[in-house]
Amino acid sequence: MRFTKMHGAGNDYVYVNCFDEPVPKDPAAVSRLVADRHFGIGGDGLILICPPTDSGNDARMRMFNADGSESEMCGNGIRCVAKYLYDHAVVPKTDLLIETGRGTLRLELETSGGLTERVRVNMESPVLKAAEIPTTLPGDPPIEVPLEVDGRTFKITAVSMGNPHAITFVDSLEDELVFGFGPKIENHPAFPKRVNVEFVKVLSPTEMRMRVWERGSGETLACGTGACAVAVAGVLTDRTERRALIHLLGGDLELEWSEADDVVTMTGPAAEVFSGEIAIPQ
Ligand SMILES: N[C@@H](CCC[C@H](N)C(=O)O)C(=O)O
Repeated sequence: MRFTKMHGAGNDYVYVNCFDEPVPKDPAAVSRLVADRHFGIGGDGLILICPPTDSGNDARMRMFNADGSESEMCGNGIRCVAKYLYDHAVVPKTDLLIETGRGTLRLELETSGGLTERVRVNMESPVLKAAEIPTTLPGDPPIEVPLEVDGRTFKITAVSMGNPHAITFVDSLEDELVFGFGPKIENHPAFPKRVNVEFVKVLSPTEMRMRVWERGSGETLACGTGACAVAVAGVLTDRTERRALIHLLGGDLELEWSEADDVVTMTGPAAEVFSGEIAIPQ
């Protein structure tokens, strides 16, 4: 299987161009294999770049976490898919429509010398109804709901960007929080489809720092949908303004939640690292 390794703010996936390559028979197993940082290629999971199902769109993205679970959406991944399509002349356009598990999203590319540098994504409106996130926490949306985990209480704001996120604002972003409580919140019964967990420190009304424990992949250096959910949670909890810069371990993302049309816009980098071939057991 031919592949290309790419990352968005350090959130790294193995990408397969299914315009040319056959779709793997068991993508979940392939994701587990390629994501392994010792016995595989190394990455946070697998992303398939497929032809669109509707000829009016440009491509379709499917994403799999490192544990093989398929997610509806990947914010850093979709920027890399756009870069791949443009830089490799699969779809040589700077305005793209890409199908995802949460519908078709519009992307605008900033290019220089034939290569994509940054991508702006219309991430659509946040989903704020508890049943649709989904979570059993009270409120539509659940805002700062106390959740007790192993004797410690976290105030959780829940938001979906097509995939579920649990955001908690904290004073410092220690390893103990991310590794000690991330997996427990991810698998808490309040989240029937598990959840991505964001620990966030507010630096100013327009700037935050976050670490993320991702559903199915563990700690990653960045999460695009997570950063969108954090920007929304900052506004819902009156901590931040509608435009915010979010610092993640692997880089920065610019977010805006528009009051006019309720749409969240995410702008950030996308990078190609290397390409290769790997034997996939049949
Ligand atoms: N890193 C991604 C999100 C990937 C999927 C997530 N782990 C889930 O299961 O929902 C991003 O950049 O959004």
